[in-house]
Amino acid sequence: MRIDIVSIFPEYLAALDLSLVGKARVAGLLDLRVHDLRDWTTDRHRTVDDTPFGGGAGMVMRPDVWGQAIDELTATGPAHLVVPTPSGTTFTQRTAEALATEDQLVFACGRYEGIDARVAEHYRAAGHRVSELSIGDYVLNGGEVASLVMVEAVARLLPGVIGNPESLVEESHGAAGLLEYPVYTKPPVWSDLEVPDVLLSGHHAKIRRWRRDRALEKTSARRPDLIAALDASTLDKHDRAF
Ligand SMILES: NC(=O)c1ccno1
Repeated sequence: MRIDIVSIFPEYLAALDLSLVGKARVAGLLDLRVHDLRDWTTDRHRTVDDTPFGGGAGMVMRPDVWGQAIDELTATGPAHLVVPTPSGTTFTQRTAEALATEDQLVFACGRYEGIDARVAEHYRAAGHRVSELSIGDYVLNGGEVASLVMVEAVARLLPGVIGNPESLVEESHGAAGLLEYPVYTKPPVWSDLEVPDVLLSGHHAKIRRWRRDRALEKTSARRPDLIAALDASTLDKHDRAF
């Protein structure tokens, strides 16, 4: 997979040189390129924004500069354009899974009051998939941090990036549709707190059931919406599996 991230603050994306995503880039599992939007400007001041039509506070990012950048970056084939914005549809694990199947993602990091609406409109009309996505109901100063979040969530799903793909199965928001059960490691007693006995029992069926029950408990308490979204067959599968 190729991922292009365009920003006027490319140094914001330096974190993608680190840890698992950084290792995946070095190993050739992910072709990730960060670009400075100002490289596509043509004036002396490298201008990327202008005042909003209709008035209002702040500045809007120009469509012509974004168009030059996205045209160049998508020249090799169909790319999925992702625009992080608080006004977008919510980015979830399902979104990450869908994006992880794409050949190329282009993240357009807006700043100021955002990117001229015609950019998304133009690339949809040109046949590209365009997703305006929000990582939550709050406002950031730009799309860079949201892009970091989404790129990490997508990259870790790519083959070979996570050492043990088994760990993707039982984590929160995985196929089971639940939040993950509590996890413990050595020492068996810490701060007068003991690890649940069942986890020390070696009884794998009991451990599986205990973990399922804790996952259902946690999900019911914190995210009843996820329980409500589980169809009866999934809940039934949970019961039949233990
Ligand atoms: N909530 C968001 O995803 C976001 C993106 C840019 N600003 O906020």
